[in-house]
Amino acid sequence: MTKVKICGLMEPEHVQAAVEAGADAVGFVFAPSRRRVAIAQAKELAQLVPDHVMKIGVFVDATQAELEQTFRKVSLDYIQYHGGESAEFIEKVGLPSIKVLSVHDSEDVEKANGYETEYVLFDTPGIEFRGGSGEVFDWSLLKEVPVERMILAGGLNSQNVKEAIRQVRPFMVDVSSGVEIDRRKDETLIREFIRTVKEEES
Ligand SMILES: O=C(O)c1ccccc1NCC(=O)[C@H](O)[C@H](O)COP(=O)(O)O
Repeated sequence: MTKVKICGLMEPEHVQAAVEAGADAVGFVFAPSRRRVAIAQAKELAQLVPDHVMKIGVFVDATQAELEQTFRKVSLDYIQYHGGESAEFIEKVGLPSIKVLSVHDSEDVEKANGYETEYVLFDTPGIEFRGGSGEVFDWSLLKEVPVERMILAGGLNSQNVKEAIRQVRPFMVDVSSGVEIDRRKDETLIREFIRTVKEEES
């Protein structure tokens, strides 16, 4: 069964909706973004998340000290590296991690081989910020990527996620804009997205 991550959560009722609907992971954005949360805010949100749901912190070119401090204070399970972080830097930090590759073409996909992170997340290149664009990229570029490590993001929503799973067969799908109305998370859309993914056997 494909796993689901709901990213860019900022409010308790949205975290609760995601958890109750069966999300496998939730994401908190600590990078420049309209969805950015402070450490204290994320810490409160994290307390609503049971142990079996992964808590993922999204960062863009943060320092090792910032990463370590946030990981510890919020009790994160994974660091999501959404900037230009090198494989050497990620290895030096040594925390459980997901490397994000912004996909323009097949060369971006091949970069996954250079990272020994637990997972690789393929996303559409950011527009205003580094992620959360709400735009889809060409999924056919992912045909050769081993499924076990792969998280698919970028413009997913309840209408297109089943087709995305059929084409790409990722380990996990990740959504942010697709469960928002007027740039704010919507509980009904969160529940609908998770239900739609769970319906689709992978
Ligand atoms: O969501 C953001 O605003 C963001 C800003 C800077 C770096 C990463 C960001 N989001 C990370 C995510 O994991 C999103 O879920 C992913 O980019 C997909 O977003 P969307 O296309 O809006 O579903």
